[in-house]
Amino acid sequence: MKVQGEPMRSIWVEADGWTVGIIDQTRLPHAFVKAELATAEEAGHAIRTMRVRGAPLIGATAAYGVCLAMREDASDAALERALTMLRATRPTAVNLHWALEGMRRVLTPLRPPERVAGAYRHAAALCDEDVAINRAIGGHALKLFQDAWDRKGRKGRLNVLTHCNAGWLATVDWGTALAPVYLAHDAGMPVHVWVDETRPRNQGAVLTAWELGQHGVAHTVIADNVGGHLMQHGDVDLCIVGTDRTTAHGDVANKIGTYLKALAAKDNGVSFYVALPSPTVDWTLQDGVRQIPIEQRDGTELSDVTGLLPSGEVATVRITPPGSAAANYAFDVTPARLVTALITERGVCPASEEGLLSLFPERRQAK
Ligand SMILES: CSC[C@H]1O[C@H](OP(=O)(O)O)[C@H](O)[C@@H]1O
Repeated sequence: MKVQGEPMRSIWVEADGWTVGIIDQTRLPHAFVKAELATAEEAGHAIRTMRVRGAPLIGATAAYGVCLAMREDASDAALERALTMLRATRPTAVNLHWALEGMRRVLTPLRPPERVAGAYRHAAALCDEDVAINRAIGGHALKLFQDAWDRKGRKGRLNVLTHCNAGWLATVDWGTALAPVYLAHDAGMPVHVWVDETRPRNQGAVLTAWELGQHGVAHTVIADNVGGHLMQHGDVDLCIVGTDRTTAHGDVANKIGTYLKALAAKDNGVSFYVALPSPTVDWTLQDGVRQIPIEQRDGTELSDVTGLLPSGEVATVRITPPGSAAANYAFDVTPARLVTALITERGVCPASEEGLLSLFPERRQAK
C-alpha cells in the first residue's frame, strides 16, 4: 500500500541484500518509523514486542528471522535453535508455525553453504504469496460488499464494522479484512468503516484508523462496546474481521472481543465475515474453543495507556489502581455457528469442515 504516496510493503529486504526492514508498529500513529532487523533474535524480539504483528506478518518476519540465523550459522543445530526460538515468540497465530515449518522443509535438504540463499528465496516467495492471497481475498469479499450495497439500493454509505487490525500492516500487503475496503473505495463505493478501538493495545484506533486515513477511506473510531448498539439501530451493513487461526471446522481465533461482536451480529441479523488466508487454517484442529492456544500478555498492556501529550511527546500513563491485577487475554474463539462465511483466496465458503474442503479438496484425509 502507499504511505505518503510511496508504495511499500510492511516487510522488505534492504539494499544490502540481507538486512530486513520493517515498520515499527509500536510507534504508530504518532510516528512512522522504519527499523532494521540484523539477527534472528532481533526478529524474535520484534514479534514478541509487537513491533510487527498480525498473523501473516508474524509468519513472514519469522521466515526472515531464519534467513538471518542462517547467515550467522547454517548448521542443522543452528537451524533448530532458530526455529525453536522463533516458534516460542507468540502462540496463537498459526502462520508462525506454518512459515517456520516451510523454512525447515526447504532448508533441511540443502547443504549448509546453500542455505542462506535458499532461505531468502523461500522467505521472499512466502511474502509474494501472501500479497497474492490477500488480493484474491479482497476480490472475493468485494462481491459481498457489492451485494450488500445493492441490497441498500445503493443509498447513503456502506457501513462496515471491523475489529482490531487486519489491514496491510497485519500482512505483507493489502491486508485480509481490509483488502475489500480498499478495493471498494478505489472502485468508488462510498464505504465507511466503524473501527473498533480494540482494547487493550488499540490496534483498531491506532493502526486501522491510520491505514484507512492514509488511503482516504471514511472511518469512525468507536469504543469496543458500541458495535452492538450500532447493529441494533441498523447502522452496520456487515462485519468483516481477520483471524489468527481457524480450525478445519471453521472456528475462528481472532483478537479478543471478536466473539462478542459476532454474538451481537447474530442477534441483529448482520452478516459476520472472516477473511481467511489458507495458511491461517489449522487443519489439525476441530474444536477451536478447546484446542486453540490463547496468548496471555503482560497486564501492563491493560493497566497502562500510551498516547500523545499536548506537548507532542509520547507518554505512557497508568489507568488502574496500583493494587489491581489485570488479566490480558489477547484472543478469543468465535464458534463457526456465528460466522456467516469464510472468505479465502479460493472463494467464499460456509464456516464448516465441508465448506473448507469444498475449496481445498486436497485436504480431504483418506477416511
Ligand atoms: C490478518 S491477521 C490480523 C489479526 O492479528 C491481530 O492480532 P495481533 O495484533 O495481536 O497480532 C488480530 O487478531 C487481527 O485480526
